[in-house]
Amino acid sequence: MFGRLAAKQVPNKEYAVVPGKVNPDLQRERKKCTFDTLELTHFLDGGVEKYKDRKERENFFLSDPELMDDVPPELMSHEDQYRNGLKKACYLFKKLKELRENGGTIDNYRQLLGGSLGSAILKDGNPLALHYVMFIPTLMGQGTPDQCAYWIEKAWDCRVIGTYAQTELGHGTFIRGLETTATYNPKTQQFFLNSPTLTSYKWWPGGLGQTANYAVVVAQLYTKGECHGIHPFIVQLRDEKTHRPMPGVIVGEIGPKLGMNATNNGFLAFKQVPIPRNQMLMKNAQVLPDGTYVKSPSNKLTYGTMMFVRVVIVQDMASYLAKAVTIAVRYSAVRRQSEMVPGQSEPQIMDYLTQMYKLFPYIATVYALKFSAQWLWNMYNDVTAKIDAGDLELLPELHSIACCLKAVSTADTATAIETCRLSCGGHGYMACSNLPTTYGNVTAASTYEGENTVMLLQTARALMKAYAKAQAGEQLSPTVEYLNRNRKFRPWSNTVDSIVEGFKQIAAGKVAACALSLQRGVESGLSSEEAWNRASVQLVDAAEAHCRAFITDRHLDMVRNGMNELSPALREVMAQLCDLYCVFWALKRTGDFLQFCGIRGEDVQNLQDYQNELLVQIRPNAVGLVDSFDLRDEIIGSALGSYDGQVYERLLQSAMLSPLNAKPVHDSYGASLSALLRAKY
Ligand SMILES: CCCCCCCCCCCCCCCCCCCCCC(=O)SCCNC(=O)CCNC(=O)[C@H](O)C(C)(C)COP(=O)(O)OP(=O)(O)OC[C@H]1O[C@@H](n2cnc3c(N)ncnc32)[C@H](O)[C@@H]1OP(=O)(O)O
Ligand SMILES: Cc1cc2nc3c(=O)[nH]c(=O)nc-3n(C[C@H](O)[C@H](O)[C@H](O)COP(=O)(O)OP(=O)(O)OC[C@H]3O[C@@H](n4cnc5c(N)ncnc54)[C@H](O)[C@@H]3O)c2cc1C
Repeated sequence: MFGRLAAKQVPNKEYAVVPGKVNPDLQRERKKCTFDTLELTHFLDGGVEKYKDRKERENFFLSDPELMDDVPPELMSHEDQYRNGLKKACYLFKKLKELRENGGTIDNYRQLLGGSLGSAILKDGNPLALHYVMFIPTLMGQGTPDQCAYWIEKAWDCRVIGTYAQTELGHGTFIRGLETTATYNPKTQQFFLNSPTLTSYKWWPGGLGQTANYAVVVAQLYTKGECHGIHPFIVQLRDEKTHRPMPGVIVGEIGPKLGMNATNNGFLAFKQVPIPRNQMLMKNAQVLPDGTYVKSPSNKLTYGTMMFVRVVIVQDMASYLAKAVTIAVRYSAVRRQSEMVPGQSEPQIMDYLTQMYKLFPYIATVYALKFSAQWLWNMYNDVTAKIDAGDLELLPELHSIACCLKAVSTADTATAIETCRLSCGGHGYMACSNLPTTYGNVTAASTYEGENTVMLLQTARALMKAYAKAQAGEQLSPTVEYLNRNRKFRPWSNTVDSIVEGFKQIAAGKVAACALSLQRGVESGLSSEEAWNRASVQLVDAAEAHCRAFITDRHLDMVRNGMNELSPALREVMAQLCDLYCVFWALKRTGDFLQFCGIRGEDVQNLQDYQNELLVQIRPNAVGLVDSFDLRDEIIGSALGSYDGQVYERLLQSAMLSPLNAKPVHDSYGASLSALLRAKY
């Protein structure tokens, strides 16, 4: 293990971080705030009781020195990152149990994952995450009552640790093309798991490398000589006592990545590994003892766990973004640079309108994502309850909206975090700003759980179907109601309502244009698949427009109808943020507004003026707004974003953690540099 570092003292004591000392610019900013930040924090938490629970939970975990790093993970080797991550992940389990036994307010390890509390404790990922986020949910969602009774308690208690092994070297997106096979033998009543090719090696599952001893493996099911497509199987990977790989199981870790380096992503292959028949998860489809296959009511139910994760990802993005924008806003209040007026003192960089433009739309985005995530979570719960009662009618709509929200929320958050990093200038590039690690965590989500382009094409597919229904005068589901051909579009009126309406008009226009392209493609002799491929750039664009219409609609609806309890001062700020989100995106899509909404050049100028006005209105509340996210310094994890704003002191302090600063002359001097300095070439 890395061990404590020698060099922790800053060179000059007066430049050390002083506990309790707050940067005067930040103090001034906090005085300017026009609303009660605690009121907003309570609103974000969902009430005072939930607020107290969260505080108690954070205190319980974050005041434990065992869970804090002596050495930042970025200074550790790859192996030590895992060792450290696993140690803390296991310790967390123990602590969680302790808390639960003492009547604590947390009963789910899942609350310790993701962008808020989880990323404070395990900055670079948790090797047990997949166990909780996918292994257990798959058991719960796809196991029979008997299977659930047998496996779930063991899994909750971590007597078995699992992962979700679906992706292979050769296929991630196209899961119908997976090559791993599970072949049933009625004589032994076993399935035999096999990896016939190199491309069939499982590749990526989190925790698979050295952590999990079980996995849900997604494989092509063969019985009675016939292939029935992909199904989930519980497979033991390692011996429960020795942790050695089971006979016929080849397993390991895939190596360092752009981020998430403690998550222990792995590879896996099988050489005819037997498992008992009752380890196929059989809630939906079944294989009877004699090998007879019983079909599922829908083969898409096998995709249920992916759907669940897509839903929680949207919420997770809002958490990561709240953190990044807190760092950038606080830093922008402390940092002074250049002269706005020659000869006058350097302004806070947040006084530059361009800086406000970089940051404030992303404060607004936190809310936009939160409100959509909440809606999606509620819909997910409704639909899964209905599916359990045998009603699958709403599944396609849930799939369609979850796919585009997953794609748009992850893509927007990654762009936002990169913008936050750039807004912090050079210091944003430092690992100790925590912006690079945060970006590494977030950008992964554009790929995992369904690559974003592919997700948008799934939504586009649903939109094309909805369009055909609309043309036939059939009833439409609520999220695509705007496609109704009898719907009267309201004319442009320079209001936020008009922008939200405009996004619907744009989406409707783009959907219609895609339908036309597809039709023309087919008429020109292309197959429907070729025509689809030819139209796919447009289709992705239409799906994004549909999602933007949904997000802005949700946001405005929340501001109008979901904030009645809030004080007028706070409601005003919430309305400003909603307006800013809408105007910001309207201006990014000016071409679309000109094309589809009948706006004119002067309307664009009005929007521009209104955006500037909103930025200036939000400016005095910017620090108050990010303070309201109420993220503890341990969660922020940044030299630039701590509550006290001692930015330069913390930068120097964190530089002193570098092992290169442990001695006045580094060992490498003797090993290579001294010879170079003396050489006469
Ligand atoms: C707010 C409160 C919140 C509270 C909670 C708070 C908790 C907070 C904690 C947060 C913690 C965060 C954790 C972070 C850690 C994460 C770690 C990383 C994990 C990463 C794990 C992974 O990365 S794990 C692998 C994922 N790997 C994929 O994601 C493969 C993509 N690939 C496909 O998913 C399929 O391949 C794809 C493309 C659909 C085509 O599937 P396919 O070929 O079978 O289908 P076709 O395209 O032919 O379509 C045929 C028809 O099926 C329909 N359909 C398709 N899917 C459907 C579906 N699901 N449901 C219904 N219908 C569906 C479609 O709409 C068509 O319908 P129709 O015919 O009517 O048009
Ligand atoms: C950090 C991380 C963690 C992961 N964890 C897990 C895990 O725990 N378990 C697991 O099973 N998997 C996991 N994965 C794998 C992940 O789910 C896949 O990487 C993802 O589904 C994308 O598949 P792929 O890598 O094969 O990309 P590909 O599908 O090969 O995509 C490559 C490119 O091809 C394009 N493309 C592919 N198909 C189409 C199409 N039909 N139309 C248009 N364009 C297309 C994509 O848009 C993309 O640009 C993880 C991945 C990452 C990065």
